[in-house]
Amino acid sequence: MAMLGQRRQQRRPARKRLEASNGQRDEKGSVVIERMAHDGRGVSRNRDGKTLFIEQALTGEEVEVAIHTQHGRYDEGHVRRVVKASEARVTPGCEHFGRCGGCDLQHLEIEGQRRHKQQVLREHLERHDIALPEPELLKGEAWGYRRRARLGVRVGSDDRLHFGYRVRGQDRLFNIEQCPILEPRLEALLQPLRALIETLEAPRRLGHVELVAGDDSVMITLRQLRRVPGDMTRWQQFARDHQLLLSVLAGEGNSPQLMRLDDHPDIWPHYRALVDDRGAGIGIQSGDFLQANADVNHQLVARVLEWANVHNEMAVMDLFAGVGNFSLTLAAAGARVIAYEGRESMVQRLRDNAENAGVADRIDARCTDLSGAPAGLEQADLVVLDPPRSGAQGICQALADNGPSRVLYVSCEPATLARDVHILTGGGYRLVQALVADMFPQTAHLESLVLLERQST
Ligand SMILES: C[S@@+](CC[C@H](N)C(=O)[O-])C[C@H]1O[C@@H](n2cnc3c(N)ncnc32)[C@H](O)[C@@H]1O
Repeated sequence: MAMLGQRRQQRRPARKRLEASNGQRDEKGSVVIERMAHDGRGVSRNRDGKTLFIEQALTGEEVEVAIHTQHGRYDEGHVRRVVKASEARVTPGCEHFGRCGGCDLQHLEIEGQRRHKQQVLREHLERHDIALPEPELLKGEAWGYRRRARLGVRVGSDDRLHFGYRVRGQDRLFNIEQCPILEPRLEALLQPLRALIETLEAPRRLGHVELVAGDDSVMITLRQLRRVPGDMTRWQQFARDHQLLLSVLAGEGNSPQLMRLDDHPDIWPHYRALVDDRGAGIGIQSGDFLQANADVNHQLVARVLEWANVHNEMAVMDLFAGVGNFSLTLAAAGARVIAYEGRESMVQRLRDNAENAGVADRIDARCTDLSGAPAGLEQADLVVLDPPRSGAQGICQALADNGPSRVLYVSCEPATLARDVHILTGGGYRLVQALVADMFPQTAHLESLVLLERQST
């Protein structure tokens, strides 16, 4: 399982963190921001023509800059003072913005964020000479949308508790007091969780706390390195007080054991996707993949269904299927789906979800490593794929060689999407529809969906 759980390998260029007392050097004078980079930073140049990437700077603004990292061909810094602000600049909605490592775009008004994401998708594809029809936009609430979070726990040598997100690119936790992009039910738990952890007998035995908000229930999962019976009793009381489902991943190493500790061990969080219009929901358990934004995911599944244009008995392959987010709805619309997923536990959940939705006879769920292409791609009428950030190069090569007439590609990384679409267009496909789903407002993360059709020869 080469790709499972792995993040994209990033090349690390030689760099020099500035060693001055505050780790920064002020750039002389002010600079004007020429454009925004794909990661949301402003791009400008210093007096010598060297490129600057500046956090929290917007196109057209004049800013004074503090440089914190120097590289051979570019420097990185942040805004010391805004001399002339863009009309699109707004006051960030969170006091942690710029420090916790989560959001990148809170200083840009929400419609500007969305235009930026559409532009980023266009630019990635244009680099491969692929012209994009104006990408449609799916959008939901700008705040309070995120239904999953993992908060690290660490106790310093001074006995101080650190409870929060991992700072990007660093092995350090940022203490979180608030997180307004979290679903309100999850954000409301931050302070009580901290208060509880501060009084535990052995907080050093706790690795992280994962929060998941289903439609009707909230579950917390503890990564407990060693069981501490007194602390478990406290957690059980906490779950009762806050009406939470409670799981524990216990034991050291990579294969901890999952246990339920609450009073309702048969209930797991569910969310409604389209299939739920028929009465069932999609069930998830601790560690399963879950699209972060319920509303935008619902719209995305609806658009996948629309673009799939399902006719009865149509053969669909759903690759990287998770717990059935797309498979269930496609099957409920009449398709026969072969769903491939690499994690056995999620494949089992997909089968259970299909059973509950009354479509088990239309879904064949298989546990397969998709580092390579599965057999029989050409026998499908439609292939749906939703790979991790690393994309699906091998599968797209196989589709280009001998794929079905239509491919629907859901992507969380525009660079690998553009690379893979380039492979597909080289094999005779044409990009006919595209959309940006604003799944992660306030951040630069970009989710997109494209439809490709094989050109007839
Ligand atoms: C972006 S998620 C999409 C899940 C699902 N389509 C959804 O919308 O919820 C990617 C999925 O691919 C699975 N995956 C990652 N690498 C894989 C591999 N090499 N082989 C098979 N599945 C893999 C993950 O476990 C995860 O469920």
